[in-house]
Amino acid sequence: MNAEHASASGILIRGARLAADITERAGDHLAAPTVDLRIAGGRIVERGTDLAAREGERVIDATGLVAMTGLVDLHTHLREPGGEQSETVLTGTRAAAAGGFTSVFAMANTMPVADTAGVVEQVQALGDAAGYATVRPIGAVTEDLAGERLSEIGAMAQSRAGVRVFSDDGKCVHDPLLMRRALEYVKTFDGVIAQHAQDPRLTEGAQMNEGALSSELGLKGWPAVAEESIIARDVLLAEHVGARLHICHLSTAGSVEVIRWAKARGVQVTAEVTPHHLILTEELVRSYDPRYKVNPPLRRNEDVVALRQAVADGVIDIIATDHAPHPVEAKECEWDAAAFGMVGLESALPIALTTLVREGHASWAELEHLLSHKPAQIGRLEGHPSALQAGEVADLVLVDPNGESEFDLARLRGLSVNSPFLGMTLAGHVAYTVRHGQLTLDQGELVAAEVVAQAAKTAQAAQA
Ligand SMILES: NC(=O)N[C@@H](CC(=O)O)C(=O)O
Ligand SMILES: [Zn+2]
Ligand SMILES: [Zn+2]
Repeated sequence: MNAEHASASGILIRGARLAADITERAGDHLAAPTVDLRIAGGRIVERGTDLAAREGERVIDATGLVAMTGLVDLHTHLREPGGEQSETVLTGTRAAAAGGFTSVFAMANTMPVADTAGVVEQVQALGDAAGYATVRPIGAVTEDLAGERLSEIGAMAQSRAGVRVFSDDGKCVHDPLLMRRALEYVKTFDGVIAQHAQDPRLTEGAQMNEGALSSELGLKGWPAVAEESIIARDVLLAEHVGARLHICHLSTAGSVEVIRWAKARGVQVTAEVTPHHLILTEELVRSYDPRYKVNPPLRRNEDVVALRQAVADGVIDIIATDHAPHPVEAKECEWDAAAFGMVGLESALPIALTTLVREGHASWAELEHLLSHKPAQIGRLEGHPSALQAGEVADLVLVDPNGESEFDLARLRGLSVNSPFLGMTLAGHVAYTVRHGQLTLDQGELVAAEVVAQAAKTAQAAQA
């Protein structure tokens, strides 16, 4: 299909306010100027005011909405291959689109594990075909996540998937020599190791955060030091090697202090926090409801406060969902037997608005960095728009910042429903998502799979 045809079905967004223009914390978004954006051929082609609609263009009235570059999740479990009863690349990227994400990095703990060029290319191809989001596979650091031998890191990096992020997430790369070698290896092509920081010996059989509450509830505890000691070791290794290190799902006040110290020394370390660790505490475990069972565990209120402050201070670089779908039978059972993990793509933005923007810890412009620019940069995501301006790829999201609503089952668009946020009142909602110039979410409703897949196919053909 030729470019002319692709641009015939363009989009005109009218009267949006750009997150990038709302730089004051707790600032009034209505104070920012309104802009129009014209999208054609997969890109933003014009930015201005009072742009006239052209024939065949879809006009979106974005009055009162905030436009951000498309959200990027550096930590998503899409489960395919092997876990299709929990999620597939298609269903997971539909959940992503519903949450305002245009790109997701798919974790390697699939079955088989994404530890070869073949698996990462397969995952990427499934994402390309579905079209709801750009899927960038993460490669395993060690073969089969077993922590014994390095995986084919070079082959994955050089494959069509061009992997830049490597992680054994779900498991910690515990052997310091393997961690050192992995850091040395990825340094050669500007890759990064994303560490799931959990000392396995200190957390054997652990079920929740270790402290007075775990004793009271009779559940085996997971001490903060099990996370902090691995982070401390790894920032020193990263400094020694001169390589990039990323820390997954930071969950304790002590971890924040270690990262703060490492950054002050100039270590190339970045850190993520999940939405759930910004809003939920271990007190919820009293219910013994496995929806609250997650790795790392929900911590104390002091930790939540420290994590929010670390975002405000820039010690934490990004928000990543750790979207971890599980089938009903793995979650509707006794606490001890239940799987760790919670879904998070659809709730991430409302939680960030509730805990950070409304509380004055981050401006909208900072939020765009936390959820879009910085994860794209850490993952070396190519083609991500640096701003909503002419010439950039049209990956964007329109957010309705107004009001609050109950987060209910209808908001979950993936295959699994293990969300701890059901029934909670959260701020704002995602109204539209546009990926490569194609609407994937339209007035809060997912665009049909056939339409999105066909548009992706057309765009790929035009590119080739
Ligand atoms: N976060 C979780 O509790 N679970 C994740 C693994 C992980 O992120 O460590 C999963 O794959 O289910
Ligand atoms: Zn993890
Ligand atoms: Zn994870």
